[in-house]
Amino acid sequence: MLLDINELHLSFVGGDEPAHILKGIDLHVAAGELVGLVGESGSGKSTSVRAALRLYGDEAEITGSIRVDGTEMVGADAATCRRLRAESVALVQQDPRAALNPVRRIGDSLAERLVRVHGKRRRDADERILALLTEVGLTQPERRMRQYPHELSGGMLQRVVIAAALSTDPKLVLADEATSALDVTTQAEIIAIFQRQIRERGLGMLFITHDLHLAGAICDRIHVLQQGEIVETLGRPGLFAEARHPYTRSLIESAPALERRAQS
Ligand SMILES: Nc1ncnc2c1ncn2[C@@H]1O[C@H](COP(=O)(O)OP(=O)(O)OP(=O)(O)O)[C@@H](O)[C@H]1O
Repeated sequence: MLLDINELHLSFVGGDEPAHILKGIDLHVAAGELVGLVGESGSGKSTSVRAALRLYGDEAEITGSIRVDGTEMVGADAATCRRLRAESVALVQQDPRAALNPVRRIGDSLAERLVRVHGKRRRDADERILALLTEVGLTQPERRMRQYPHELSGGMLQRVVIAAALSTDPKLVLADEATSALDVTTQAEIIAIFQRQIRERGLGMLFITHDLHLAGAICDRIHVLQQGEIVETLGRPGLFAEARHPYTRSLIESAPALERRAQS
């Protein structure tokens, strides 16, 4: 199992009163699986992902178990968490500009991690990045490597970030609203890239989104998160037909009218 979360509780303890945000989450992603985590804004989706990678310090109290590629993260030392983040997992978030250094050329930013963390020679790192920029559908990849982030559109930059995420051959990708800011065509292309990696390399993916219908179209299984609790898990076949929880039903019915008309 690539991601194995059991009975995860998380409270933020920085304020006057502790804020109990995650209330006993169970979540599993195996190799070759595309698993959705769906909920409204504030339900705790990003907190779950950040907790899984142990990106919180003293501000959060965590209990339960989070195993990433077989290694327990709760209680692990900083070096173990860093190693797992570098070797096994990639996180792709919504805003690609936040993930890239604005004053460095794209090629330099992407090569740096391969050279520094993964010990690749610069020439090999450049070759790998060039191949990946082509694979994620960027035209003129050599030129892109020489450009700065502000010279590319949001959709192009998200492709760059995905190339960066795949460059280290992660086993698990945590995609946190990774396609939410993109137009529908770019979103479909990027999802197709993820699906190919899942099929061909056995990548496991947790796909976090507020869009239940998008998750329903692509995921093998969907966990529905409401106020820090997984209230329902939907699996194929019959995905939405099996939804029983009122919160899930309200998410299904809250699809824009146009979208529902197109489906009927
Ligand atoms: N560092 C923090 N300290 C205190 N509370 C926090 C912290 N980070 C998040 N929260 C709270 O945790 C709750 C869940 O937030 P989270 O960002 O995980 O939601 P989300 O489902 O990802 O929503 P969105 O899609 O809007 O990002 C919110 O009430 C938020 O205010």
